[in-house]
Amino acid sequence: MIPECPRTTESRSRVRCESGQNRSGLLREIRTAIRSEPFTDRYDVIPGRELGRGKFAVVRKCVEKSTGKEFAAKYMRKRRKGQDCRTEIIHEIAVLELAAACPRVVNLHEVYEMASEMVLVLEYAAGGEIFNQCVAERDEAFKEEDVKRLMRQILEGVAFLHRSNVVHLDLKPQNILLTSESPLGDIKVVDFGLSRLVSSSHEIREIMGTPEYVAPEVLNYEPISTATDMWSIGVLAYVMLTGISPFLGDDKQETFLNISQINVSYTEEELEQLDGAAVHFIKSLLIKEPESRASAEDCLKHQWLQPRQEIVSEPVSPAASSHDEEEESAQLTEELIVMAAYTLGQCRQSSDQESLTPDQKAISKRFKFEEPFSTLPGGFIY
Ligand SMILES: Nc1ncnc2c1ncn2[C@@H]1O[C@H](COP(=O)(O)OP(=O)(O)OP(=O)(O)O)[C@@H](O)[C@H]1O
Repeated sequence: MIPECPRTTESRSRVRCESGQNRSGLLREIRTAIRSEPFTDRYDVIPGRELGRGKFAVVRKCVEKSTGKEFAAKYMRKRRKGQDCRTEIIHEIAVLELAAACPRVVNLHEVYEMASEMVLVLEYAAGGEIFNQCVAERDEAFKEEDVKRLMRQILEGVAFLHRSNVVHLDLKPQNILLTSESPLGDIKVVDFGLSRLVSSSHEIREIMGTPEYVAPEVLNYEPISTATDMWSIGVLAYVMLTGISPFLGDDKQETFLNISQINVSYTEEELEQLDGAAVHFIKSLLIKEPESRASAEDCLKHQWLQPRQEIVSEPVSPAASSHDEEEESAQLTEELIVMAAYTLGQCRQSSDQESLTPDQKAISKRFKFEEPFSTLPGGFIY
């Protein structure tokens, strides 16, 4: 099935966080100066299509007047469903500050505050969401080598966050952006609205994720940890490689049932065309017990993500040649198999996409623009 609309689950779960002063897992202190002059004094907002929107935020492209540089302005409402959510916005700013040294996380440039909104001025990711390539037709879809490079970068970002005890909790193709679409650029992780600080002692309730990407422990109301993000990375890898959302059911209940029963197919044609190590990578993450899942650091060392060894043909002495002949021929065979798998991998979406009716194709693209819905306090239900 094709990935569905990013809506956050109503399931509750628990997050452990660091200290008694921080039972919510929210960071409360920021270093960034909050500017109070009108945003449009210093920026031109580009008219036309928004870059994106959530239930309480609209993202627009803007240009800094003094430098001519492009940015993405995330306008966030402070009151949501009658409640003051400034604390959540401050937390999002604090996480962006904490990750400022990580090139895989979107950079925060400035913050503005108005009567009812705050504006986060973010580095502009011109390539948009990787979601577009995940559901694209064959020619525009990612190739396995692209997925490997992008997945390495996603893991670098997530490993950075996890080293700081921050869990993202909403990793999905809509929150992984690209610096450019063609040529394919680098990734930027965005949207820290659901992120939390985790550690040992206290629990947070009402944390939600997005149904297709949410881990079994979230559905079971069990503690959340960095491993919760790793489940979502497994789903993300599956979607990026195949264009198929592995747990998506006909409705939310069926999706949740598929997740809690780990009802995932590894016999899809699209997967069989890939390097076996890719499937092993996914299997190391889509595991019910969080403690058994690979960590971000483990994943970065996984065989699938290691650079391919090029065979360099150098002149060899006859003695050396006969000595290494057998081993070299085995290497070459392996190399050819990898190349064949890579070439076939490019065709992975053809059958599914071609069998879709125009209506189904429209649906697969439409859901990304669907309005999220929400409930408070504590988290959003999309
Ligand atoms: N820095 C950026 N550059 C370009 N586009 C961006 C940027 N930040 C966000 N967007 C676009 O805006 C969309 C919404 O942004 P974001 O996810 O941060 O908002 P949100 O309201 O918190 O979303 P959600 O309701 O899904 O949690 C993104 O999916 C992306 O398409």
